[in-house]
Amino acid sequence: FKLDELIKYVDSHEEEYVQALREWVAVESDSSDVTKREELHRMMDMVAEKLRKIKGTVELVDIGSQQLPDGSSLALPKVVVAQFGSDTNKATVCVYGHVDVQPAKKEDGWATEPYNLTDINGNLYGRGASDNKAPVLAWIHAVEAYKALNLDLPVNVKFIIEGMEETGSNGLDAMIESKKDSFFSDVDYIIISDCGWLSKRPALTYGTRGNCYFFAEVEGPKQDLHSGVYGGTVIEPMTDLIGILDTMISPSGTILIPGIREAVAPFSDEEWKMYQDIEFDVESYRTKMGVEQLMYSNKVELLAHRWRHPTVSIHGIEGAFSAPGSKTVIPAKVIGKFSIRQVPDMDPAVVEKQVSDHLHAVFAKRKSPNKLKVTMIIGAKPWLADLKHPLYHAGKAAVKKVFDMEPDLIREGGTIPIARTFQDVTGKSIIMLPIGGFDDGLHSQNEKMSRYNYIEGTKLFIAYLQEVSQIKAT
Ligand SMILES: C[C@H](N)C(=O)N[C@@H](Cc1c[nH]cn1)C(=O)O
Ligand SMILES: [Zn+2]
Ligand SMILES: [Zn+2]
Repeated sequence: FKLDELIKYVDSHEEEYVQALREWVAVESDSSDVTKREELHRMMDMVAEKLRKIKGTVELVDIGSQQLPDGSSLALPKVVVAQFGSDTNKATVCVYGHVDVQPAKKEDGWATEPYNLTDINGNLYGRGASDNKAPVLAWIHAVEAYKALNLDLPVNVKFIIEGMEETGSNGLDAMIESKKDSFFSDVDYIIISDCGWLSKRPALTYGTRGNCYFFAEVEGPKQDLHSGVYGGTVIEPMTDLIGILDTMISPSGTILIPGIREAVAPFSDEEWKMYQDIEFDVESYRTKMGVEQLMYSNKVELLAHRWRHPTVSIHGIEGAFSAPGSKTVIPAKVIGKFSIRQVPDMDPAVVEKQVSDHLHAVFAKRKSPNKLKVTMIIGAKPWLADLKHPLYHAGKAAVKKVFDMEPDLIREGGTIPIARTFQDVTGKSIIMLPIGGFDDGLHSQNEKMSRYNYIEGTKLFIAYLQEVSQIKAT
């Protein structure tokens, strides 16, 4: 195995890799904005093209369309599936990633144009740079390096790259189900690199939280009203909405929706010990967040609430006045958007009922004439792996080879909606092998991927393919 040669190849192609990322980041592949759908289609074509260029067998799979709130339908971005090698004497890994991104506008507070990759001191700023375009490219470049040097891939490599992850991976569950006995029949392991390290130390991730995303709509008068002329005579939808949203979580972070906390898996002594052993500086985390005080100042508690406790976040209110200036309006209809990150042993179907029952009960107490409608639009399950699985031993060995250190063993507070489906439907084991930095600013202003993580991450993937090939078949 010629790791040194491969590493040299990666180092000498750094600028090409950065240019490839620049081209991908330039595509506004925002899956949540229906007006950007053409961009998303173009993005999927670019992924397919990139894989074809290195002689993969590539297919763009049509996964149908999505229903929009106004009743119309919109084509979903095709899913790119690809294959490199079909040697039955080798193991087969399937790399999953996504190339859709969260919304971003310069006026949100970005220091640079979000879709123009900008290098500042070795950090590559751009929407989707870390989540998840650079990691997907790093995987493709890892395969490309073997091929360019005429080295046999140690394992067969398949890819599944999608374009709807940020909105809950619409249409992907059905595709995986339909390909269970074809595309997945020879897959041994699934690898996902869609998260980040905890600190400057590389990490292996063994769990993700799920996410239940809700719309709570309160509808009142037939149109918006002048708050001076009509204020004080109508019961305002916004007051109702804020009143009910405020009953979900206490100021100190305790979830008040009956049944939610009771469902959470107990925190074992072994887990406590693992968290305690992780090197993590709460104070620098606090400073990085730019807050005066965190919910928890104790390391174990903080990590536990980041990874293995549920939380409620309120994201926005559609229909509310939010522009600069001071409009004196009573909005007629408002939609509160919030989500509950859930953990083992919570179940999205149960959470949906608990949330709906709770909000309707507190709304009923208000005796409001307005109408409340609660809808769960995403119900993504949490995922947890067995750290004793050989995939993780292989991960440790690869990190050792490339970084000469032991990785942190961590969980991810965010959600990879498809992870549980992969596990449940295909029955295959998954490893999450992140290369994102701890401070990449995913979903936030000034998202970035450092050159260091991008390039060393590519080397990690190269080494990991070799380590996986050493796993003895059971
Ligand atoms: C962790 C991953 N990179 C990510 O950002 N996932 C999203 C997926 C999601 C969940 N609900 C809606 N989208 C996330 O965790 O927010
Ligand atoms: Zn992601
Ligand atoms: Zn994301």
